[in-house]
Amino acid sequence: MSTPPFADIDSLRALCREPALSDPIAINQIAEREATLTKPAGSLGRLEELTSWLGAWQRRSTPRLERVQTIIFAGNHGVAAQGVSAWPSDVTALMVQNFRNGGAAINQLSRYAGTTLTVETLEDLRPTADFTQTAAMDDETFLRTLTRGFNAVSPETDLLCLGEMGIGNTTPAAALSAALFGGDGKEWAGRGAGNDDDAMLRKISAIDRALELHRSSFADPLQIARRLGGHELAAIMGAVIAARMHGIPMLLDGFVCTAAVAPLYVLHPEGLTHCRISHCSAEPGHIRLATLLGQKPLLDFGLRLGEASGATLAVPLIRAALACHTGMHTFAEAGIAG
Ligand SMILES: Cc1cc2ncn([C@H]3O[C@H](COP(=O)(O)O)[C@@H](O)[C@H]3O)c2cc1C
Ligand SMILES: O=C(O)c1cccnc1
Repeated sequence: MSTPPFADIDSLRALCREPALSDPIAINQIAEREATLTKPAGSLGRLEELTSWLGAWQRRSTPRLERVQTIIFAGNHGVAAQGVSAWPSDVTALMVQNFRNGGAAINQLSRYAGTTLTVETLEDLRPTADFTQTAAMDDETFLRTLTRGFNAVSPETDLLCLGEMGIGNTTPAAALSAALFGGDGKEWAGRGAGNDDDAMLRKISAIDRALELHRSSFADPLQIARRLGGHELAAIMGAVIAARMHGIPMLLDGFVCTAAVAPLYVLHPEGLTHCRISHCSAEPGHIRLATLLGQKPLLDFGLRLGEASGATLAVPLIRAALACHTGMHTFAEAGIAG
């Protein structure tokens, strides 16, 4: 395991505030070639922007999609004891086993999209502390789980898809969003993995009590992540920080994944420019959060699963963008006056 370039929360915060390293030369070269291809300028819409984004972060004028990785981070949540989910926490471990046996939705999507799937369980699936009572994690646990995520990213990766598994984790996602951007439980909570009305009331109450308890720490986005987040959410944040350092473009998944990394945007307005939000989750907080982060999700398929399903589903779209950019003939090659 390599040593990450942060030893404590202060050095982590400083790292998150460093400028981003996308490549303007690659952006220019891609734009120059795009302008010569046999189509009206701009007619491939957002596909053109995706190729430019890939090249900018890979720092290559001809981007590559050979090594595409999907990572699922799994963890459990103390706040689940408040009855915030329709499902018991032991489903987290059972789904991890299902991922390993090839039986989940993400296994099929990953095979179809040509991604390498890895599953990382955090803290042996021991739950965080219940954040309606105290901070979800102490500094040490927060940094340890974040480092696990940081180290899970191979610098050789061409495109990274991230997702999560953790019963109850739409509750920390809503709490984080409210703490970072304002609002309360009612405004940010959704039905997650299928809450009925009673579970919704418990979820909203847990979020509101947590916001009240931790409010004095809301000036610091990393303290919000430690107090109101979760092990797998911290690991996702670590992986996003690593990808930014290594120049790896990334696809974020749904509400939980996006909320996990929203503190990085608050720390630095360019903290997530190497990420695209792959899809708009049916969880109602997601589109609101995406808009606050200045992003328009690539797909809107009504998914509300997690597991990196939306991120991995968007990979063929990225492959299509690159195929057009690299495979199309130019006006000169086609003998068409441009
Ligand atoms: C069988 C099953 C498979 C899943 N795969 C992802 N999730 C998703 O649902 C959970 C979040 O919803 P909540 O906050 O309401 O518990 C997370 O584990 C998320 O990854 C699943 C949930 C279940 C039940
Ligand atoms: O959008 C998500 O991340 C999500 C939605 C429902 C359940 N689990 C995750």
